[in-house]
Amino acid sequence: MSDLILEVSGLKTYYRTRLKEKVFAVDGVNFALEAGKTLGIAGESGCGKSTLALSLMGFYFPPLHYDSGSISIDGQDIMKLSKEELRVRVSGREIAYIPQAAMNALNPTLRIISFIEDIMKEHRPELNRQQVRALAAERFETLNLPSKVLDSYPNELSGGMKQRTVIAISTILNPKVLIADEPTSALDVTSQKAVIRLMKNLLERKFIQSLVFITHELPLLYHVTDEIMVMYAGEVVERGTAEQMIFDPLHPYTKRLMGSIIVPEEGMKEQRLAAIPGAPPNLKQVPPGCRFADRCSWAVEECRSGAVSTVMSGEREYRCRFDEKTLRGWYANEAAEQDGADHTVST
Ligand SMILES: Nc1ncnc2c1ncn2[C@@H]1O[C@H](COP(=O)(O)OP(=O)(O)OP(=O)(O)O)[C@@H](O)[C@H]1O
Repeated sequence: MSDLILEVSGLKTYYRTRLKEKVFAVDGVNFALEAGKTLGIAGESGCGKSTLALSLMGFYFPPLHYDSGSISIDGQDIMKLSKEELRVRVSGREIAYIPQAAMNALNPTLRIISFIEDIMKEHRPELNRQQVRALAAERFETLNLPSKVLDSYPNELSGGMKQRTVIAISTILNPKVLIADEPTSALDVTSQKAVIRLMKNLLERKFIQSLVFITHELPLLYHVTDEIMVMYAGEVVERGTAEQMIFDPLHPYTKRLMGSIIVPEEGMKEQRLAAIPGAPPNLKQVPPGCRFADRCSWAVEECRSGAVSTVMSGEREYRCRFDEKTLRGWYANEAAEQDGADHTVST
């Protein structure tokens, strides 16, 4: 039996603009995630990460629309379910989603326990208030959150505590998949670490079975995730283990993205700060061929016009017309040229 928890195949979703144009922010995305694993999603702003996260819930509210593809959780394609079935059986139970800045969206007039009571009223109506409270207190203590937080109002909590509380509330039904969109942004380093510890704890205790983690902090992805998937202009351009993606990227966009890591982490080769020149294409008019071609140092004419397909290489995949040997050769030449330039400057 396969232990794939989440399988996404050919997923396409779009925003409909006021001029009735379709903006495909998720354009044919495929990936799978095994039980016990964490997938990190990286890419510049506007590449479609948040739209993918939202799309995975199966709920679509204008201007976001579903076009095609499947999203299977533990073998069940949730796109075949009705909205009601999604709401009752899937949302929160099978898959939970923590949007960006969720901690600031908590109703400030309600105590934390009220949010949990609301969830339980819908999903565990057989529990009375005392039982809900006992269950919530036990869960909070297990996750190293003081149970007195349950009686607090959101604004009485620090940013880090509020974020951990949001995560604890969102996972109270033990969803198989947790999708966290930038859960550590706007937090100080200590609070970031506490959030990461909490998410690892949820996995270890099997309160969740897999985690999809979106962040701009690439070094964090290395420490937290098993796999990394890089998106560019609505497409997945590369997916591999965290180790491969950071230390041996294949796609030129991944190469540039990883080259922009500012803070060298322990055990990581020092990276130079290099912003990627140019900007991603307008999703209303995506170019034919490779979408990264206009910003790629190695692009040739065919990259701009010819179809590009995804190449599988063992467990990893990348979307480029060139083979691994060619790509690695280019990167080695570039590194040698940079070393030469550094040497010239310093002598
Ligand atoms: N309501 C909307 N109508 C039209 N286009 C939209 C809408 N919301 C987002 N988009 C477009 O969809 C694309 C993907 O946006 P998305 O927010 O998913 O990217 P992202 O990678 O998550 O960015 P960030 O890291 O800034 O959150 C962008 O080009 C954006 O302009």
